Amino acid sequence: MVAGQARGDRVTRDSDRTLTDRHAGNWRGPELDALGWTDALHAAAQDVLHAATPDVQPDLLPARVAGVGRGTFRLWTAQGEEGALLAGSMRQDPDSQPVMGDWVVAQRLPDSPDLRVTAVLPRLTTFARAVNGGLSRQVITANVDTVLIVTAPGEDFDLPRLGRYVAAVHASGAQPALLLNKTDLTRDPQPLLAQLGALAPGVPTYALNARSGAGLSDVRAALRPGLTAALIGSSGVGKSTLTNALLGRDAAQTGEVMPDGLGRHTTTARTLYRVPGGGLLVDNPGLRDIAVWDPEGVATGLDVIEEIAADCRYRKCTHTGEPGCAVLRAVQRGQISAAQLEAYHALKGAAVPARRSSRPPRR
Ligand SMILES: Nc1nc2c(ncn2[C@@H]2O[C@H](COP(=O)(O)OP(=O)(O)OP(=O)(O)O)[C@@H](O)[C@H]2O)c(=O)[nH]1
Ligand SMILES: [Zn+2]
Repeated sequence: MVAGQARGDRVTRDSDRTLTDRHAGNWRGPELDALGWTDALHAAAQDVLHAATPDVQPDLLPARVAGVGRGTFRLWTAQGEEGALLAGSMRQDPDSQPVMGDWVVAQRLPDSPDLRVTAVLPRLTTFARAVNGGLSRQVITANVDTVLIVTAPGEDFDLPRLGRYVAAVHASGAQPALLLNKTDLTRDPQPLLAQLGALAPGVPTYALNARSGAGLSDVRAALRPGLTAALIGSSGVGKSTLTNALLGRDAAQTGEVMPDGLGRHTTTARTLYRVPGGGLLVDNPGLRDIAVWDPEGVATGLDVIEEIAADCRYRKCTHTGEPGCAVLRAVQRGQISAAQLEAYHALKGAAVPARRSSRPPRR
């Protein structure tokens, strides 16, 4: 997965031409776009569709995983929310099973109230955690576009830790944003905001009082229609308060109870929400707790950069502009992304030298 990869353009009618009119309607439209459907997903879904036998094709539809239980799923389709189980072919391989945020192809069966998930579409971004004592990774959320890293004045304001969050988010392929909450607890939030801005140039920063709602409209504007956001940060920084403010309700109390009559999935908690005014918000406990994140994804990216760096002209190359830098050349060639390099610099503790001053140091 290429870090920082842009999502595909919104679905266009042109890309539907190979579908027969009979069921093309299932595969495009504003409702799917609002759930995060893209051209890239659409193309991948077409491959699945065309690999299916013609009698099955009309019963297939794209859906997004909005809740995961034990072998049960809650899916969002263009028609609304439905329960689902895995198709038999998918049950054997635990590694190929859908996670929160995944886009899947599902089949509607005439004799069942539940859809059957038949394929998971390629993930644009992934967040994983280490399991088995760090021996393997478990993907917990897919297709998050933006991660709001929440902090607050005081003890929680720890720049090196926040820098690691930024690096981890970049490594996942998502875009980070830094959010200073509880601005009411400091007389002047500006110096803190300036520090956040300097920590990660190019990463947007927001000032917020989630309790009063001051600054909320700026955060809201960052959640664009069709884009999926997630909140991370320490316990107590105000993630729940912000979530409730964004959703305009108490999500924890109203979001997770499935109405009766939808099969056996009453215990499948939904943790993907549509934000009024546009955008989606993932809120699952595993994702919230950055401490469980697997740093391996970042480490893997670092290894690649370190390998490439062996070809730099200077042995002590910092990969920030030296002539003959193999790493910067690799970025130019698209071998690694600028975001990966940024994550590398952040993890190495080197401030990313975005704009080096040519002025001599003052004394
Ligand atoms: N003064 C002040 N308090 C806030 C603000 N936002 C949230 N709080 C309070 O901070 C406390 C913790 O907020 P939560 O929203 O539960 O924090 P959280 O990040 O969801 O915590 P976990 O659920 O443990 O991860 C609550 O008492 C909130 O009312 C704010 O902007 N200013
Ligand atoms: Zn170099």
